[in-house]
Amino acid sequence: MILGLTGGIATGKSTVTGMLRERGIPVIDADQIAREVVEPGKPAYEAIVRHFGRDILLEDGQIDRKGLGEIVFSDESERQKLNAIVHPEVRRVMREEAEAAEANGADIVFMDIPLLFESKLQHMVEKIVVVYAPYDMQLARMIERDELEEEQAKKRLRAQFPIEQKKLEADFLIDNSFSREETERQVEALLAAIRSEQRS
Ligand SMILES: CC(C)(COP(=O)(O)OP(=O)(O)OC[C@H]1O[C@@H](n2cnc3c(N)ncnc32)[C@H](O)[C@@H]1O)[C@@H](O)C(=O)NCCC(=O)NCCS
Ligand SMILES: Nc1ncnc2c1ncn2[C@@H]1O[C@H](COP(=O)(O)OP(=O)(O)OP(=O)(O)O)[C@@H](O)[C@H]1O
Repeated sequence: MILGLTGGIATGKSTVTGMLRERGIPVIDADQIAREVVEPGKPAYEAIVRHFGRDILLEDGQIDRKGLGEIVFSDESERQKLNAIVHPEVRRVMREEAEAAEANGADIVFMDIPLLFESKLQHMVEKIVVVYAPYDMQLARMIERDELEEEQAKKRLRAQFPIEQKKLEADFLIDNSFSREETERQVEALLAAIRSEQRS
């Protein structure tokens, strides 16, 4: 079974995928793939430099992610341009990795896709798990982890569907607003529910 794992920025997807991996469940990470496909020499890298110019490169030729983030989280049309370059590559690699995991005998595969709903990728997965934390907690955790100003953090949140809306579209919900131990219990319960569905 292929499950999509999503949520908002800093609601706890990586925290949950860490717990899944500890239990031997393969997780395909869209953010990680989105980093790999824009490495120097890759087609998406060339396309980004053509569109955004060499000003968005660091001295070593890598993309300045902080600088590019400043541009695309302040300007929706620039964000759409970046998405149009990066997302098709991400989808292609995710499919390849899911096939490889299934060929290796995995019966449960998670795809961690932050923008699953925004990019209408529901068709890529059989069930959807939303990792939830309320807006104020999401904002506070993001500001702390990424050392952002409140306004920068809010801009990033405005680039996504509200977490309350995503919550309504979940097949399974993990409420990560309590302790990590409580989240771990929910991960165990989720895996038990998936295995029971697979048996029936
Ligand atoms: C804008 C970029 C350079 C900023 O890089 P940075 O290292 O600061 O952030 P990172 O990639 O770790 O993303 C952090 C989170 O931001 C959010 N986010 C990233 N890109 C987008 C986007 N295009 N729209 C809305 N939210 C986004 C996601 O929740 C993601 O988990 C980078 O996010 C990027 O290349 N984005 C376009 C590709 C993309 O959509 N990636 C996310 C899912 S595939
Ligand atoms: N239950 C929890 N209690 C306290 N802090 C937590 C909890 N879960 C996660 N955090 C912290 O909140 C921050 C966001 O969590 P995490 O990185 O897992 O979110 P994410 O959804 O993967 O973020 P992103 O979308 O940016 O990749 C991290 O600093 C993490 O350590």
